[in-house]
Amino acid sequence: MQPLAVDIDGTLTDDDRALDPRVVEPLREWPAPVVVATGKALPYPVGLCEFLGIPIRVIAENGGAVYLADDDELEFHGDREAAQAVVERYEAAGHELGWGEVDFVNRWRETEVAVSVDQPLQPLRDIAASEGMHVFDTGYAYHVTAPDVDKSRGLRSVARRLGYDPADFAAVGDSENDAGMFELAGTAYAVANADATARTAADGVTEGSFADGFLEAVERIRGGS
Ligand SMILES: O=C(O)COP(=O)(O)O
Ligand SMILES: [Mg+2]
Repeated sequence: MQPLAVDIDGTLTDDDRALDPRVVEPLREWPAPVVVATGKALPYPVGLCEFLGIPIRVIAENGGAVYLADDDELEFHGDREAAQAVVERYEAAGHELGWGEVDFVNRWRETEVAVSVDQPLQPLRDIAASEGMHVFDTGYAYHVTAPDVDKSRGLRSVARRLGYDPADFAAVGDSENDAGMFELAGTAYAVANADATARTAADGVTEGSFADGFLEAVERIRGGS
C-alpha cells in the first residue's frame, strides 16, 4: 500500500474546519505511513495524530516544520522574520491579521505568518511580492511564506527520512498549498471542493466534497487506481 500524505482543512474537515468523524478509521487502519501535511501550526497536526492514535508524522506550516516520530527530529524551513516584516507593513497600512487578541492561529507558528481571509488579500500579495515572499490562499487563511517552502519540500524530506521515494506517496488535498505536493507524489487526488490550482495539479478529482471526497480517494488508492 502507498504511504499517504493528507491535508487537514477542506479534506478531513467540513467547510467550518470541523473534523469529519468518518476519517478516523481509515487513517488509523492505513497499512502504510500516514503523514499529515497542513498549513496549520505544528501543535494542530501533532494533536490530530495523538488523538487519532497514529505515529506523529507531520508536515506543518506548509512545509516550514517537519517532524517524524520515527527519527524524532524536528526540521524547520522558511523565513519567519521576512514573513513578520510583511505583516508589519500590512498592519501599518491599516489592516490586521484578523484572528483576535489571543490568536491561536499564529501563536505557535514558527516559520511563517497567517492572515484571516476576512482581511484584504491584494495588499498582502503586493507587500509580500515586494519583500520576496509568497502568499498561499488556502481558502481558510492567507499564509505569508518563503518562496522556497511548500508541502512538496516537506514531502521530499519525509520520504527521504522514511526510506521512500516521494513518488511512492499518494496525496489528498484541496487547495493551492497542496499543488506542489500533488505534483511530487505518485498519485494525487483533489477533493471536489478543491480550488483550480489543486485540481489542475492532481491526477484525479473526486466526486465527493470534503471528507466524502477523502473517503472516495482512499478507496481508489486502496484499489490501486
Ligand atoms: O491552515 C490553512 O490555511 C489550511 O490548512 P490545510 O493545509 O490543512 O488545509
Ligand atoms: Mg486544505
